[in-house]
Amino acid sequence: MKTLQELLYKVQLLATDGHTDKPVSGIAFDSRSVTEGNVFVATVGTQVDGHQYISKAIEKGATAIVCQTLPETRTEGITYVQVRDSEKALGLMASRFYDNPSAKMKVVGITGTNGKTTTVTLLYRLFRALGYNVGLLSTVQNEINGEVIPSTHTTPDAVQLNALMAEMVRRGCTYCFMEASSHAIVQHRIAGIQFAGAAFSNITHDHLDYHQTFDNYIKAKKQLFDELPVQAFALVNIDDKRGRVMVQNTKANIKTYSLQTMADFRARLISNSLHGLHLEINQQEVWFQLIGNFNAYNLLAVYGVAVSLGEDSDEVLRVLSSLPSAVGRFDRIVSANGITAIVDYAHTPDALQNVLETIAELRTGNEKVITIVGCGGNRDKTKRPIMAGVACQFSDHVILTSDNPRDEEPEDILAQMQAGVTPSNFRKTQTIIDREEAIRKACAMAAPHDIVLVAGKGHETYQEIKGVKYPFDDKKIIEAIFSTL
Ligand SMILES: CC(=O)N[C@H]1[C@@H](OP(=O)(O)OP(=O)(O)OC[C@H]2O[C@@H](n3ccc(=O)[nH]c3=O)[C@H](O)[C@@H]2O)O[C@H](CO)[C@@H](O)[C@@H]1O[C@H](C)C(=O)N[C@@H](C)C(=O)N[C@H](CCC(=O)O)C(=O)O
Ligand SMILES: Nc1ncnc2c1ncn2[C@@H]1O[C@H](COP(=O)(O)OP(=O)(O)OP(=O)(O)O)[C@@H](O)[C@H]1O
Ligand SMILES: N[C@H](CCC[C@H](N)C(=O)O)C(=O)O
Ligand SMILES: [Mg+2]
Repeated sequence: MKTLQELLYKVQLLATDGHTDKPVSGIAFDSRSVTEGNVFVATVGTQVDGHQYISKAIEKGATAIVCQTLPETRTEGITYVQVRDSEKALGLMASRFYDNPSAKMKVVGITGTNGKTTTVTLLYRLFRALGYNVGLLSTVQNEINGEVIPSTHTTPDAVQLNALMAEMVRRGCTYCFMEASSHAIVQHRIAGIQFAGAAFSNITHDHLDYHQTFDNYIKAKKQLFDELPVQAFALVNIDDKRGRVMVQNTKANIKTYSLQTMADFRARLISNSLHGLHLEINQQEVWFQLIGNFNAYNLLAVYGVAVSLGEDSDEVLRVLSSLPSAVGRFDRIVSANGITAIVDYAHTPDALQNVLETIAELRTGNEKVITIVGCGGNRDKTKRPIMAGVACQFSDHVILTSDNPRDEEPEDILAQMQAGVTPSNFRKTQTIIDREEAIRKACAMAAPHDIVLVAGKGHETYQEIKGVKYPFDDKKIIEAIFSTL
């Protein structure tokens, strides 16, 4: 067992009260999961202040407390450590507790508003196909050498993150590809993680409920690059107008990718069809299975990361061209009578527009596009009217429905979405609160060759309503409806 002192290596301490040379059985940041001999790290959260739970943690067996504000009354025998930033301390301590697993593999973090899951999933599959033992940390699932471990967050909390990485190391992984969400960066879930490299996909409107301003959101993503070590690479999409800003203060080796201009990794889009993407890349023409211009960026990011990690470019392209997209990303289901349904995780205005523009480009005749879309509760309210507006602009018919209402009233979310529907689009828009009913209605409206886009939930297998996750899977519902046509 490690001592508290060993865990606190590199943590900026303000004061200590009690022995720090005592062994620690584990790290907990939630009083409800404290067990005997744990150190409890009190963080100031977004809902409650974890400092309120210090005495609860001690009752449950915590023998040491790491906090930002020392409690007025202290319990005898308990060690109290005051730090400047508890979340940062938690990240550093978790890394130490698990013997710095990130330093024993090459860890690559992907950040950006959209494209992270697609990029890390492709990297994971690519490196597995190249013969390596690999770990994946993603929104859809975590995976170690083919074994799936369910994920609760896009980026796990610091303790879970290091525990998973330690397991990857134990199973011989030499690479780990992970999503770095802006929440995780700001909350220092990745403090202490040693990155071999990081990549930036794009930044557009999302999460302004949490970050308040777009500038803060940019700063959050940039922090990943600011903190990279000198030997790491920092790969950025320079077609995104914030690409260069991301790396302006990094010490790492800057690499760029682009579909439009000179860059370290450059591709040219030759064509984009329902059969996939045709790109010119590294002076050769390659066909990929993924659909949509935006996926050309994801493929280029994967190529850039793999080559930056030392892989052979031809070999990378050979394998990459055979890989499918991640589940719930432009996932197509075609009915016996020729209706195409597309399930896609577009849950931001930009993603929705990209997917609808892709569909528009792929239309061959006068097929109608029917879009079903909702917005999650307890999340950025400002994207709601914009997403409804985008859906109307690019569809023949729109059904506004529920996503994960969480603790909000679905009617309120839908009213905010409706505010984005201009009078000229009223006639083609309807609102059906129940998502399954909305999908049924769209499928019933669709004629052969029409396209039904079901946006927002992608791979999700539940619908979260007032704290309960009910089973719900867009794809399964569509398959059931299609089986009756
Ligand atoms: C808004 C947000 O990001 N919240 C995350 C944050 O929780 P928090 O610090 O705000 O928690 P809090 O409820 O205020 O509690 C404060 C502290 O008191 C502790 N506590 C609380 C109650 C109690 O009885 N005892 C106790 O000790 C809590 O454990 C916590 O340490 O830290 C927790 C631990 O890491 C996360 O589980 C939690 O994720 C919540 C559930 C969440 O929904 N997060 C989403 C928004 C998120 O993180 N999403 C990103 C993806 C975004 C993207 O797609 O780009 C992700 O990485 O998944
Ligand atoms: N490079 C891209 N640029 C813009 N939109 C994209 C890009 N890649 C994917 N998308 C769109 O965004 C959706 C989400 O993609 P993906 O899951 O890969 O992103 P993500 O960044 O992991 O999202 P999250 O923040 O929820 O984890 C896709 O279903 C697609 O509609
Ligand atoms: N990672 C994103 C996912 C949004 C998916 C959408 N279905 C929703 O529930 O809002 C978030 O946590 O904001
Ligand atoms: Mg993701």
